[in-house]
Amino acid sequence: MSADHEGRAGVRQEPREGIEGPGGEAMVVLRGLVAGYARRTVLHGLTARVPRARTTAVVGPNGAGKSTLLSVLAGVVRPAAGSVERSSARRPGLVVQRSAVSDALPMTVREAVAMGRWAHRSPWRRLTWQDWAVVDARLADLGIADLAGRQLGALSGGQRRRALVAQGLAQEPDLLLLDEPAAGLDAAALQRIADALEAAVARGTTVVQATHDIAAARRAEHCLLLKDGRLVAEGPPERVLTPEALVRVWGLGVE
Ligand SMILES: Nc1ncnc2c1ncn2[C@@H]1O[C@H](COP(=O)(O)OP(=O)(O)OP(=O)(O)O)[C@@H](O)[C@H]1O
Repeated sequence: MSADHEGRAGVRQEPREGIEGPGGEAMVVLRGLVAGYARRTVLHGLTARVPRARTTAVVGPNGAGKSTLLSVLAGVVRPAAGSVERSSARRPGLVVQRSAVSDALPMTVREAVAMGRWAHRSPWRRLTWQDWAVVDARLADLGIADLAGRQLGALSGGQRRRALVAQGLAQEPDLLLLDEPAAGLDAAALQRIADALEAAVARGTTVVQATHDIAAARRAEHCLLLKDGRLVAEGPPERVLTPEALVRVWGLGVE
């Protein structure tokens, strides 16, 4: 087990150069990661890597541990054992499926997306015009500029999801983690999100998304396949999401 500057077991947050491996430099390296909740270990000795400035899909059946892994990468859940080495000290962005906190607050969509900029300015300091330019660009990218003045809590599920993705992108993190960003979205919204994430990767962002959408996972550059909290396979999607793996992991007889 290792310790970081804050003395937190298992998470090393200082910049580390040269975490090399197949597929180039890694943004995150997991070694023997064990993590979970108070009375429940969910991830059992995960060793894996997340390549820098690429898209990594985390796939696996319900309860496989995908969300828990994202929470560990985000620093929300602490490892019980093993290590998480991040090559960036900047705070990762985490887009959860539904943000109960921001839903309950009276705020417009534009204000909610602007929360992503608080990572750059402390909340009691005013955002600059450059911050608002980023916010408006992400609203446009996600096709929700026309909703900017609406209350976040009054949006449909798909609209709200787009707003949360826009918020994560507005943060401009080195590492952006998304928990099933595509669930329940129409085809136009799916395309918007795919394009926006692709643009973020082109700008150097490392994107990790948990997904049940095998077609989306196949479009990623790297894939982590989990089952019962264990890594079944890791690598390019065409090598990980084979017909044999779909049968073995999901019990599916079709590709
Ligand atoms: N807050 C929590 N406290 C206790 N156990 C939890 C908690 N969150 C998740 N779990 C358990 O951890 C295991 C993994 O859950 P997790 O949400 O990480 O899986 P997942 O792969 O994201 O699943 P899904 O595809 O259904 O979203 C499950 O057995 C779940 O019941």
